[in-house]
Amino acid sequence: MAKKEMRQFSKEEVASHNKEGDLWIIIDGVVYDLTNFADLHPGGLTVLLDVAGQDATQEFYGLHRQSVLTRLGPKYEIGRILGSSSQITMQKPGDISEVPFAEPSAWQGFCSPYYKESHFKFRTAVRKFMQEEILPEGISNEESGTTADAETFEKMGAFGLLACRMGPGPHLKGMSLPGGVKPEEYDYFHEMIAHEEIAGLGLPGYQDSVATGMVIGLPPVLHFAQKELKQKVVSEVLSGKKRICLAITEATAGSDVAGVRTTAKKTADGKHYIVNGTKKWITNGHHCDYFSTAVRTGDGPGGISMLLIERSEGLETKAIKTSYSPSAGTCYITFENVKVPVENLLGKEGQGFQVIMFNFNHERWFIVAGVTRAMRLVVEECFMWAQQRLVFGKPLIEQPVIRAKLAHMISEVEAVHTWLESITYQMTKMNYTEASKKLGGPIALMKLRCTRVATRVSDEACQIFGGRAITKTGMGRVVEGFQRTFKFAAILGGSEEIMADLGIRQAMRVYPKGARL
Ligand code: HEM
Repeated sequence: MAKKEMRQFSKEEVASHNKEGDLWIIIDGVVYDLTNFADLHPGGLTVLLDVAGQDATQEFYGLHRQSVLTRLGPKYEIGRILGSSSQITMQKPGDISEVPFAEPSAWQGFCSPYYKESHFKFRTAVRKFMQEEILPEGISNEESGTTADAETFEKMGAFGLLACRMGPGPHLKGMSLPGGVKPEEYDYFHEMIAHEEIAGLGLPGYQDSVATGMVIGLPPVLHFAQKELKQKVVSEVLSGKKRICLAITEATAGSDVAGVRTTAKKTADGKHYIVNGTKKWITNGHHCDYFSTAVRTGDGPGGISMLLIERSEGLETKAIKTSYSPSAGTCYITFENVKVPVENLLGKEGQGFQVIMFNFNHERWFIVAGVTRAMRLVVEECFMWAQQRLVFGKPLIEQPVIRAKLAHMISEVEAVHTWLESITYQMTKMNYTEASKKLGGPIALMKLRCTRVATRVSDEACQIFGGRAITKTGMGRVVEGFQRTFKFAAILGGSEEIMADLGIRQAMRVYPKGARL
């Protein structure tokens, strides 16, 4: 199809359309006829009349995100200023940002020992998919509090993204993966990128809905379920047809897993467990079909077991109102005489601790990948805002105090990301046993550092964005979401205090006996 011919206007001609009922403006050389939009404009008519007939590029970008123009611009665009050319880059789905520090350094032209061509292709493909297929629904779901619909899950499943989030392994065999990556070359760096790109949506509740529950809830099935159960559940979940979550925490047992009180008692015929108890703060639980659940089958630490429980009679979920969007489906669960086949035992009875611990390091690493990406997004937003926001007649970034804030944010985020890459590299080289032994402590300390840095990033970003940092829509959308929710990561998957203690206790274990100061 031939490209639509753009009409050309002189600045003088545009200047004559300068009143209510006949209102044109120019943004980056493009002429918009806002006559019919003026009454609908959320910012009101008066502000538009102030710039009617004029170039309003500076004013527009001081008050709106570019996405406003992508969404509404084409409807009101009528032509271009004669001989003009665009000065502003319109972001397209999948684009890599050129804003300094907005991407890992390897994506900004620096050398890296870690990434191959397939990682670059993978990131672009996943980002394009997320921005084109998921983001529009995500923005409205985050606001309305609804979870991602079945079609979105199946789309993610068909794209291979759900399977990619489970890391390298036999579950990828025969699959076609984003960016044409071959299952046999897929590694933890690809997985890290998959988590990063989902966190890059900047929608804390919604991005958890797709599908944090699976990332932490499916591993017990993948590694400990009996063959038939595993085949059925893994294929249902990775294709996006069913949803799963991890149900460990209770109102009285958080980081202290040994405090689990939910009981599972075997029936006299030995064919079922009868489960009674509660779970709290279960991410995605409200919309899930399967629950990988910690239960008590005996006394003491050796009395914990893991069961895969299907939503069925006696199992009820109730949404919990947390600080982020109900889209995430965070819930309270009650089990009242829920009948579970003994075949649904994950691992051995009484060895639930091993099943739970199996994925803890991976969960913490995954949290760091997501939070670090979210922090980069905040850094990018702050840098861009500071460049385009005019204060006292000059861009905000001309204020040394703002540059100092950016310097602290960037230097700390870069440090965490560099550690993340280094640990990810270790994961690509070590087998599971070696990684468990050597990486548990460093991952815990990295998570601690990551969420401490998040505290500072949130603080500085709020000061840079001012009132917009506490406003859910418009320019501050991403910063507002981050400052409202970064604490989740400081608590979930092991609190900062537990992480600090674990990191040092692990180091004490390998402390050389003969070392003296
Ligand atoms: C194609 C042209 C324009 C479109 C499609 C447009 C659209 C919008 C939309 C959707 C909002 C809601 C807030 C958001 O989502 O960011 C908004 C807010 C606003 N707009 Fe516009 N606008 C345009 C041009 C302008 C211009 C030229 C000015 C001023 C000179 C302006 C001033 C404002 C103001 C003051 C607000 C409220 C901002 C706030 O609450 O912080 N708009 N506009």
